[in-house]
Amino acid sequence: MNPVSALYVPGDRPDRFDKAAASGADVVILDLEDAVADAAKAAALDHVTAWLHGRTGGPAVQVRVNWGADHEIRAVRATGAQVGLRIPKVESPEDLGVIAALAEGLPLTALVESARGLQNAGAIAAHPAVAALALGEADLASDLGSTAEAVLDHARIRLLVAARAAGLPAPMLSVYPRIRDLDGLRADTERGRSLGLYGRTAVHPSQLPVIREVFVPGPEETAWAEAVVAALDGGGVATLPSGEMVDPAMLGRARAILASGNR
Ligand SMILES: CC(C)(COP(=O)(O)OP(=O)(O)OC[C@H]1O[C@@H](n2cnc3c(N)ncnc32)[C@H](O)[C@@H]1OP(=O)(O)O)[C@@H](O)C(=O)NCCC(=O)NCCSC(=O)C[C@H](O)C(=O)O
Ligand SMILES: [Mg+2]
Repeated sequence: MNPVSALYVPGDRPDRFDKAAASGADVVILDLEDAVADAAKAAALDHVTAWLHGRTGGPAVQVRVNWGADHEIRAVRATGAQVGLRIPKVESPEDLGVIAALAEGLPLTALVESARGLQNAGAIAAHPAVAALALGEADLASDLGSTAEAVLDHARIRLLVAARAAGLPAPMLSVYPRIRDLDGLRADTERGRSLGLYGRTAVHPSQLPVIREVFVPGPEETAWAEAVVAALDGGGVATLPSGEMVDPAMLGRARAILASGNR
């Protein structure tokens, strides 16, 4: 089942790594990039690799490395830990050549955070080392000079189409930085879900329950999905008691809803 939530934790806050792992997030993202000041980057890498060495069990882990910091990829790889690598500011598939070789099979999540990256999202998604796409909305807003909802929705939709066309899962929503505004988080997450994105990255543990609630299907949706699956048991076309015609084109969505409700 695709993850619903991922929690960023700065790489120079080792006191928070275990808390992040116990937070209920499906994925913990140890950040070496923007959450860590330049002067703390070397120490952060040491903290992250030490934690990865000692780790057994727990949620999936990704490490967000700095752009061009090959030594960080080598150091993470040397731990032998089964982690994903989150690559920021990817702008073209060519950007990923050296990174994929260094990663030696570790799955890459490519962060698209610029107009150029967005233009090339289809080709980035098609790179064989890329397991997922994600949007960096804050960087993208800076690059585009716009925080308009319509512009971000456009980017979300383009990224979704690029990912699905390459056979990748629907991207997770980017972070919602206003950590005290849980109503705003809920509204924005519902909007993103309605567009087709799946799951969200968080910057604070308090955001995780809201994210989870938004992606757990409600009773109406679950009842619809159950009815579709039951009605299409033998294939063909059927009419639900509500009067809706359903056929195998709806089965994929119905099954996905049922699977996500069982988390
Ligand atoms: C945002 C924060 C700096 C807030 O920190 P702070 O004010 O110290 O939090 P609290 O006092 O409310 O903490 C309460 C308890 O929760 C624990 N906590 C807080 N945050 C985390 C966390 N991320 N992981 C694990 N645990 C956390 C505290 O330890 C407290 O615990 P306790 O003492 O036991 O009660 C901080 O939350 C933070 O650093 N968040 C992550 C920031 C980050 O990584 N940002 C980078 C990713 S977003 C990005 O880069 C944008 C993207 O690239 C784009 O372009 O869009
Ligand atoms: Mg960013």
